Amino acid sequence: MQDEQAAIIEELGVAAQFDAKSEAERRTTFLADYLRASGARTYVLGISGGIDSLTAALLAQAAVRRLRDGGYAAEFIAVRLPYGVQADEADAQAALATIRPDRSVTVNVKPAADAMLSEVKREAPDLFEGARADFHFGNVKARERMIAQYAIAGAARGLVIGTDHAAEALMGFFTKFGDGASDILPLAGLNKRRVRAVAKVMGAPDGLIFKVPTADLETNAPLRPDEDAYGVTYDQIDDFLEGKPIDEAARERILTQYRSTTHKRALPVVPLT
Ligand SMILES: Nc1ncnc2c1ncn2[C@@H]1O[C@H](COP(=O)(O)OP(=O)(O)OC[C@H]2O[C@@H]([n+]3cccc(C(=O)O)c3)[C@H](O)[C@@H]2O)[C@@H](O)[C@H]1O
Ligand SMILES: Nc1ncnc2c1ncn2[C@@H]1O[C@H](COP(=O)(O)OP(=O)(O)OP(=O)(O)O)[C@@H](O)[C@H]1O
Ligand SMILES: [Mg+2]
Repeated sequence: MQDEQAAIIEELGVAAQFDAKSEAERRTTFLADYLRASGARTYVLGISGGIDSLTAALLAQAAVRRLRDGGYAAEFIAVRLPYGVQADEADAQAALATIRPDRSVTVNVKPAADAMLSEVKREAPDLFEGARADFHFGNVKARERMIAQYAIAGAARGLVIGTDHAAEALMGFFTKFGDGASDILPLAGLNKRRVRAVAKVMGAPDGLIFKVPTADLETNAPLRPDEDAYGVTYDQIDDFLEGKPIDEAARERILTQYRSTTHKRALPVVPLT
């Protein structure tokens, strides 16, 4: 393995060994312990119909159940955050049926996202013309989801769970201060196939575990696979994170993407002292 690959694996906290059952247990305990230690009472998480949010939600629901059994009042709130009607709503409902959250809240982010875009556009229409406009608006949707989750967490003595994991962190594939904003990351250090393995031992159905991952942010390209945007496959990303050799073009693509998104994995830049 090359030095840079090894350094990235260490930075992103990807373990050499992995056992799904013990990881599920360790991460459930982590969520339970942190909620109690923080004095907060609620975990809040957006449920998209994808595997990352399903896995994090299964861990969170198990953690709050365990806390309640131990006499600590705790609750999990699952938040549906469609932009209008989403193409894979049935998957989101299947995820909710699997999670069986203590409470479920649906907030349509379309009115707020549309209103924000139209106000910004009125002042600076030239910035929102052309092919990239839909892409930039996708980030507005992700940030509206963040606002809704923090509104609920603030009112419910809650903490917002993020679903970032090593595969997405490697590629910087999240909206800064959108889905990248959270209080706690129970999937940190897992690559995508390890997220799926944790989901499996937590009882998720195969149809959701092996669903094609999608950020689903672009209005003009619903359910666009993440792999189309990456130009590499999750298998290649996962192999890279497990220290395995991958083909040279994929490796270059990953490293270029990793280097150009360094700022997304860091605190805001400050003057040198
Ligand atoms: N060098 C630098 N130092 C410090 N800050 C820098 C910077 N370069 C850009 N920035 C800032 O970062 C901003 C760009 O970052 P950001 O706003 O995140 O936008 P960006 O990285 O351009 O787009 C987000 C990407 O993440 C994907 N995504 C988003 C949300 C969810 C998911 C998913 O998988 O579910 C995927 C989305 O499809 C897209 O490819 C710039 O507008 C600028 O403010
Ligand atoms: N439509 C949505 N409703 C609720 N939450 C959402 C929605 N879209 C995105 N999110 C939140 O943003 C997170 C990031 O999305 P992302 O696509 O990376 O994960 P996912 O959909 O759970 O899994 P996958 O990557 O396999 O599609 C989600 O885990 C979820 O918490
Ligand atoms: Mg998704």
